[in-house]
Amino acid sequence: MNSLTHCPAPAKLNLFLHVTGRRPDGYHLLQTAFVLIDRADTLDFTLRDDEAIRRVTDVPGVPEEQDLIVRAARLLQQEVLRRTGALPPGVDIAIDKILPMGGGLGGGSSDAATTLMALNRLWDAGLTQQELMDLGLPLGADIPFFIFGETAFAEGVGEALRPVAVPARWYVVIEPGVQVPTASIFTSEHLTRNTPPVIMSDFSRHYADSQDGRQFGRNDLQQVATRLFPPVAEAVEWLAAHGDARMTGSGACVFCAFHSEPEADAVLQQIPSIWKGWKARTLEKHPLLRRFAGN
Ligand SMILES: C[C@@](CO)(OP(=O)(O)O)[C@H](O)COP(=O)(O)OP(=O)(O)OC[C@H]1O[C@@H](n2ccc(N)nc2=O)[C@H](O)[C@@H]1O
Ligand SMILES: Nc1ncnc2c1ncn2[C@@H]1O[C@H](COP(=O)(O)OP(=O)(O)O)[C@@H](O)[C@H]1O
Repeated sequence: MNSLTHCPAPAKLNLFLHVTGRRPDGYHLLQTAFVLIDRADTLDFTLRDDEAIRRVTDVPGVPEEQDLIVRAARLLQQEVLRRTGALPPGVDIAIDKILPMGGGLGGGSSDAATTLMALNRLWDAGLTQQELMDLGLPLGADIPFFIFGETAFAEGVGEALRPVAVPARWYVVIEPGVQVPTASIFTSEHLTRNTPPVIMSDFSRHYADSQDGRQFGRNDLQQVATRLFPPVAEAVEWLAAHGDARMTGSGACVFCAFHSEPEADAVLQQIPSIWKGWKARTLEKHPLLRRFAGN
């Protein structure tokens, strides 16, 4: 095998996100629930004759050397060298990027996670799922979740993950047309950092009991993001007329859950043309994990 093509890197939504504290290194302690949705970037990996890791697609705004896919590939290449004493071959990585950057959909982290999973296979490197999650964490707090690959209740900085059941839904997502730098939200003096911790069973029970589309808890980052980025506030306000709308992650995207595709379509048709809007469905499992497991 010298290539792996059509590898999806799906987006995530944070169904709720509470900031419960701050670590001595400045990183924030969170509680959040991640779901994967069926809207994805797509990556192709082709082995090279030399040792170079190259991104062969231009990604506006992200220089090749800073791209998380290049950094993830190099990290795994060095890890394989450390373990085996032999450097695996280089790779050309092509990407069809459709997820907006700074959108709170975790696109960059998902691209990096897909890179780690695909190259672990292509290089026959044999790292376990947990080893890949640990390797990816320093590159981005969301990377372990994408490698975990199923709906999760997360704590710590997002790396302590437990599987959790949430009913499948259709989501309408609005891209408000701004990029929100994650650090600008976490460093704000207006951020609430002391939300009391919840227990996972409270979260699970909410989704077992409630049939009305209401979400659990809140997104503590939303108040700061809407203050700094008015288009996010406008999108939340518009979508809130159609259901329980909230921001995902540190923004900018805003979403709302629906029981059926026609309900989602009805809202999608009305989205003002200044914004990009789309629908997506819950993914129970990361499609690359399914593919590698042969189902
Ligand atoms: C907020 C979340 C929720 O899923 O997602 P996004 O909206 O960014 O997708 C994540 O925790 C984001 O993860 P990620 O986007 O990987 O953030 P990183 O690159 O690790 O961190 C960017 C910066 O945000 C701050 N940061 C990030 C995570 C965290 N728990 N506490 C922090 O204080 C730090 O200043 C860090 O330098
Ligand atoms: N492959 C990549 N895709 C997207 N962003 C990347 C990538 N590599 C590096 N980045 C950087 O990471 C930042 C956050 O991107 P992204 O993960 O898409 O947003 P978010 O964390 O809000 O979901 C981008 O603004 C960009 O500078």
